[in-house]
Amino acid sequence: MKVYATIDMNFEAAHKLVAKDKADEVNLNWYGKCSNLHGHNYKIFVTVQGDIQENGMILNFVKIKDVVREKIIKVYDHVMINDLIDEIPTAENMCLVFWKLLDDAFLDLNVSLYELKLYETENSCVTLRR
Ligand SMILES: Nc1nc2c(c(=O)[nH]1)N=C([C@H](O)[C@H](O)COP(=O)(O)OP(=O)(O)OP(=O)(O)O)CN2
Ligand SMILES: [Zn+2]
Repeated sequence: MKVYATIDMNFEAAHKLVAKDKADEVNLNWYGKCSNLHGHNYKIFVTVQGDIQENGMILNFVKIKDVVREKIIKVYDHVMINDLIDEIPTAENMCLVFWKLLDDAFLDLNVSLYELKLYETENSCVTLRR
């Protein structure tokens, strides 16, 4: 049987959906109002998979949150996301960037990053899964 542990955390950030190499009309056509500067209260769900240790946990929730705080929240809270990532800052692309940041960190703690869910609004999210 496989065991998973999940935490969720929040951060607030601004972005605009624009492809840098495209004309304004293209961006407006692709992204509509989202090509204008706006912000989100992002919610990130992080799930790791691992074996249950002698202490009864695969990894203490506290440690999972420490990793997410260090790698994601400290970097992406209250920023303009377009300034930090080269890709168009959709939830899909942000998830890919976050996955790379978290994957190695969890391997060092002997668990495997299994799933990343990023909610951009209350009812819209993107999921990456190993
Ligand atoms: N697949 C994706 N679609 C959209 C993304 C995305 O990252 N991936 N992002 C956006 C925008 O960032 C936008 O801010 C969110 O759009 P929307 O769901 O329309 O949010 P609203 O709160 O404005 O929703 P309403 O239902 O219109 O109130 C768009 N799409
Ligand atoms: Zn947006």
